[in-house]
Amino acid sequence: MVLAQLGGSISRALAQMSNATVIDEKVLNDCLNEISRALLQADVQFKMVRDMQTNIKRIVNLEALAAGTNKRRIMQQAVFTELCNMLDPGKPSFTPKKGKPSVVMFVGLQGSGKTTTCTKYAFYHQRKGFKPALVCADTFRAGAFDQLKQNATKAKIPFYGSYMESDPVKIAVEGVERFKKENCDLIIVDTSGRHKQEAALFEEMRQVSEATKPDLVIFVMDSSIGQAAFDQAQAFKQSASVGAVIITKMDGHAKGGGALSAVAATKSPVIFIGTGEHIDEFEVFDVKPFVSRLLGQ
Ligand SMILES: Nc1nc2c(ncn2[C@@H]2O[C@H](COP(=O)(O)OP(=O)(O)OP(=O)(O)O)[C@@H](O)[C@H]2O)c(=O)[nH]1
Repeated sequence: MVLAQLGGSISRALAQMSNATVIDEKVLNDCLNEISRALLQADVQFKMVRDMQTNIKRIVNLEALAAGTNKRRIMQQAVFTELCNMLDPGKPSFTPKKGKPSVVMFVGLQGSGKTTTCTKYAFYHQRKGFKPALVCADTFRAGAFDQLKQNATKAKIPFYGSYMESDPVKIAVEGVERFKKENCDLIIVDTSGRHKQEAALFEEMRQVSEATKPDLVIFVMDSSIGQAAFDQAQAFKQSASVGAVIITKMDGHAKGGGALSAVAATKSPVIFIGTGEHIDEFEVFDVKPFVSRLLGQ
């Protein structure tokens, strides 16, 4: 699994510390340095790693601990808490309610897995009893509508798009209006991607968002983008009010630390992860169980 290597390195650093006969400041620092190195290697942003180091030091603060307290446990707990804090922005994202129409807009770079993820998200909610619908407002990539249509048909989810219309705002508005009339309670708008962050993309996103007034904007990010994650996520956050993140391709070889950075950059929680190309390869993301698994606890 992605991040498994990171988890392994952190666990090893903690185990090494436990093997030491006396846990003094040096042993603790060695352990912290080892953990920091592992995080940096996993593409977590430098500043986040430095902040984490400072926080753990404060929590563990050797001098302040009464004699006899289990330093190993305190250290373990501090690492766990800090990793959870990194992944938890402290506020939950908007969650759609059955029977009440919600509009959710997906944004992200080309190839991040946006279109695939829209269908996965729709399918997940359909199985929970929602009545979802998909709108293809991606007029940039030839074949985007066909892809969405194919995915939606397979999952028996209503869809809207056009081969002729080139204005994404017009399609988005028409699609949302139509599905509201049809009493769909989860209207998902797929927007265009671009190869890189560029002004045209952000302007288009802003216009689609202004016209459809989404209840939630989800930023879709490929887990393999590494250190670029923080800046990319921040750029999207600044142009569209991103409220949640979905990390895709967690089944691949990516180091995955970008996920941690994306949360920090958008101050929004990761709500799902994509774990394969199939429609049901999609998992709800829960911080604590994830970090526990990561640390092999
Ligand atoms: N292994 C794996 N592949 C994925 C996952 N999510 C998406 N993909 C694949 O990634 C590729 C790109 O996905 P798309 O959904 O076409 O990407 P997109 O971001 O919509 O691209 P644009 O519409 O051009 O912006 C496809 O081959 C998907 O099957 C995932 O979680 N795991």
